[in-house]
Amino acid sequence: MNEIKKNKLLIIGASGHGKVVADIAFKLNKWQRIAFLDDDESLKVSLGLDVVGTLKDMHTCIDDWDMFVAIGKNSLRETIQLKLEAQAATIPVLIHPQAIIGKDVEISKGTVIMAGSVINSSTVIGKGSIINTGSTVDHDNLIENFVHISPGVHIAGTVKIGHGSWLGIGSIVSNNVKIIKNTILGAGSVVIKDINEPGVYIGIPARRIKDGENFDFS
Ligand SMILES: CC(=O)SCCNC(=O)CCNC(=O)[C@H](O)C(C)(C)COP(=O)(O)OP(=O)(O)OC[C@H]1O[C@@H](n2cnc3c(N)ncnc32)[C@H](O)[C@@H]1OP(=O)(O)O
Repeated sequence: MNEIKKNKLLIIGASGHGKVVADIAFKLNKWQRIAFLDDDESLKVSLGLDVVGTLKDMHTCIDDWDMFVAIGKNSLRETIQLKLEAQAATIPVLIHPQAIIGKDVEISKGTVIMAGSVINSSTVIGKGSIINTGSTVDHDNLIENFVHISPGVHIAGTVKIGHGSWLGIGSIVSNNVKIIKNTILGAGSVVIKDINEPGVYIGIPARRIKDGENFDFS
């Protein structure tokens, strides 16, 4: 986890997800100032915090602010975080004080762990991922980069979730299962065997309803 070096945090994205991220940052009590950037120029304040500019201002802020991308759409979050990394921005990990993190867990920059989540031992979570409210990620998992684990998801032991995947609210993944990159699981679906083809999967057991990997559910 990277060290926090600056006393201001700039959150990119001021809508619903951004507000939850800001709330976590508040609770961590590590920054003297927290503000947003957002491309909605009509938005001046969100959660009582200033929206100080749009994304085109991002590069001018990197020297003075820690930066965190709070955009729910995985591909857009990835694009922006990679731009920030290319400019050597400081990107923290945000872990809600009421999340439970086991021993030997690794979490990379730009990932947020929300309230009530449990990450068990020896799990590795890549960069730019969202482990949303009340989800559980059990032991020895590998959650790759820019994944979104929605609220109330349960992932059993020794599971791999591929880059850019989105697990919908309340979905379940059985132990020892591998899910290929850019997979979307619908709300409440249950995965009991490997998913080797990207696409949209729903139901119990999960079945594919759409092929491919370029879906826009934003
Ligand atoms: C804090 C937060 O808010 S985090 C965000 C949490 N949000 C989520 O988790 C949302 C998850 N999204 C879903 O479940 C969506 O329904 C998706 C992504 C699976 C599918 O979306 P789309 O591709 O637009 O599918 P669409 O709505 O056209 O549905 C296609 C069919 O699948 C069915 N279907 C869609 N989702 C599901 C589901 N989760 N379970 C069962 N059936 C489903 C639809 O009823 C429809 O059936 P029909 O053809 O018989 O009418």
